[in-house]
Amino acid sequence: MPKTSDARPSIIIEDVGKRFTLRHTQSFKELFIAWTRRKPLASTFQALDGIDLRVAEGESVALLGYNGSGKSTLLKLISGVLRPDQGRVLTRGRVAGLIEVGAGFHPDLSGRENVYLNAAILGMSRSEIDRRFDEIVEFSEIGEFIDTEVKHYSSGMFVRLAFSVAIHTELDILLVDEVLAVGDAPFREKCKAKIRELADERKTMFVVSHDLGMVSSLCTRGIVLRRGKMIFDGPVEDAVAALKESTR
Ligand SMILES: Nc1ncnc2c1ncn2[C@@H]1O[C@H](COP(=O)(O)OP(=O)(O)OP(=O)(O)O)[C@@H](O)[C@H]1O
Repeated sequence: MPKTSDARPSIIIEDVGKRFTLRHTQSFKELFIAWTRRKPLASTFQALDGIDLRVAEGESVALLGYNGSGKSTLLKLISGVLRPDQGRVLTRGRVAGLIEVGAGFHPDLSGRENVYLNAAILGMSRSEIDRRFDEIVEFSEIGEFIDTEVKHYSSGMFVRLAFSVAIHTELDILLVDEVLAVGDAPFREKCKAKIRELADERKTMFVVSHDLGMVSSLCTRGIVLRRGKMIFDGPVEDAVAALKESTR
């Protein structure tokens, strides 16, 4: 199983673990009853355990696993949205995450204002955004609605614009989490083509998807998670086979 590569590392994940606290009470009353009966008020859940891997610059990696196996948690650790409880995560260059697409969008601002706001949050300068603005709007197919407040957008329009901003930022590492499941079929095809273009430009990519055909065509390496542990790391076709053989 290839864990290391001779090329410069882009992402290094060393013995990473992530736990979440699960609360068993909601109200103050429940809390009091649980306390008087000496019931545990919370428990911990190990979402990721002992994850060790290196991704070389230009590699495209599919992150596979059944529901709840820890894929999104791992992407959030790489993007910096979450911090590990154990081990460390190192990345080189700009990380752009298509993770919670549109999370930074403000409903009362127009599409145009949101493009500027979000692109700035994603690390682009004013002049970079000016240069790319038309391309972003064209890709999103928002057209004349660009000056309308985004609260009036359909959910598909909203996601198309947010996706377009994210994908047009200057990036070295692209994290993609199931975003290809959104938007209509023609837009999904366009997104896949754009992601493929970035892979051809040798950007480092981490792609989470349950669409095994799509990830196999996009990625060369596959990692399989099962209940927070890495059970396979190798060529993507073998990873797909390993996933199909595994149980939830
Ligand atoms: N903030 C949180 N608090 C508590 N538990 C969490 C939190 N985030 C994730 N989890 C739990 O961690 C586990 C892994 O979740 P994660 O979203 O990483 O899975 P996934 O592999 O991306 O699943 P899916 O295929 O369903 O998207 C799940 O059991 C989930 O309930």
